[in-house]
Amino acid sequence: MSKSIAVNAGSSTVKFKLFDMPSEKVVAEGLIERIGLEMGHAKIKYGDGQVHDEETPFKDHGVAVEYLLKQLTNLGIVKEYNEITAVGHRVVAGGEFFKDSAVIDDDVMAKIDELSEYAPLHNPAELMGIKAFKEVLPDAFAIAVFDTSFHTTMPKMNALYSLPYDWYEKYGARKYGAHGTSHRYVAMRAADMLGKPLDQLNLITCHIGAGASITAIKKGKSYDTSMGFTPLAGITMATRSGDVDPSLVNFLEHKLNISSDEMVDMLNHKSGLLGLSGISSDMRDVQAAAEKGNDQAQLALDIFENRIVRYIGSYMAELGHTDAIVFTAGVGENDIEFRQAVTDQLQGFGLGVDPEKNNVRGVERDISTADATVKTLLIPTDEELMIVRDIERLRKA
Ligand SMILES: Nc1ncnc2c1ncn2[C@@H]1O[C@H](COP(=O)(O)OP(=O)(O)O)[C@@H](O)[C@H]1O
Ligand SMILES: CC(=O)OP(=O)(O)O
Ligand SMILES: [Mg+2]
Repeated sequence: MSKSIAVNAGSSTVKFKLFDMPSEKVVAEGLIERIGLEMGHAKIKYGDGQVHDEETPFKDHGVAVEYLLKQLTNLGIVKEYNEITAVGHRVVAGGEFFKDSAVIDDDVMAKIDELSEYAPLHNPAELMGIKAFKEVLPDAFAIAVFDTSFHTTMPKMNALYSLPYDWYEKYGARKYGAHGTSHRYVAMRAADMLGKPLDQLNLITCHIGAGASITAIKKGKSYDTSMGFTPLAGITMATRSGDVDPSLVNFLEHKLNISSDEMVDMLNHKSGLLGLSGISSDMRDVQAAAEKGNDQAQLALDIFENRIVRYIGSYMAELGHTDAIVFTAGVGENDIEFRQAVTDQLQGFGLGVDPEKNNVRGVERDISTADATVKTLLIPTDEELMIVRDIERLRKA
């Protein structure tokens, strides 16, 4: 039996799942979080219920991936690295170039590097991961699975900004979106749950984690999405601002006497729930503060919720008919009150969530009321499963 590993590097995390193939059984999985902060945290589940849990700093994604590789043998998850015959890496930005996952070679790596400008928090980190694995597993079948691929079906009407057209032609200035592997997975599961072919469904998939994006899926294909040229745009996120008037950005650069690079860094790392609440980027901390009567924390939550309601509403208008809304990722999967609050605001659009069915975390379930004309589904995402399935698909190609 061979093993395949899916490596999912986010902006401040590296997640992985090691699969026995072809059974798709997960033999180990883990999360390294708070990369780049003073203290990091690693948690790896393996064997029959064993857990490795360690607090240690991770300077960057390179260090995190090295750590992960070391633990695979240290913990006895694999005896030899070459038990792992295939590696799939999540890469956020594939531009217009990668319409599908790709087998990694030197040209693909060069292209991922070139596309770093399109996802500065992600692509360089993911490239570090690719190189670290290549060093240890030079002969493994390695692929890159791009967040943007799913969104390459977006019509130009939705992908282009109202800017001079030649900026799109010359510089690729357009919306690319992200989280596509997650939107693709939950859409596929939604079709299964609704008992209808995906190409006959209109869905609005809400990936609400630290990074968050909402996608309008028309007849099974990405039609519009809230993230933009980079994953900074769209709804309010843990530390990212989401949509802001660019003139305000310019105005603030002058007021704060900072460069535009510094400003973009502030919009990526110091804004969103963290910036608004002044407390934390973690939804749970902000909620705890709001419950204790902190008005600024409550405002942060109200804005977060409002932006989600606004995007769902506008996507319902764009789609004309919507079969179902899907909630996924950290907040979407685990925050019961939040799902209820968002959908309650959309009752006039045919949504209805049953509080009893909704009283669950991280379980795939239809949580709609009996009379809802638009269904609400809770679907835990599984980007790693999509990655490992792409490995199999490309291996056979
Ligand atoms: N029970 C919960 N209630 C509210 N928010 C939660 C809960 N559990 C996790 N979260 C939120 O989920 C976020 C992480 O989501 P995740 O999808 O793992 O993020 P990412 O992949 O973008 O790093 C955290 O910031 C946290 O605020
Ligand atoms: C694209 C993106 O925001 O990814 P993540 O949520 O993993 O940081
Ligand atoms: Mg993520």
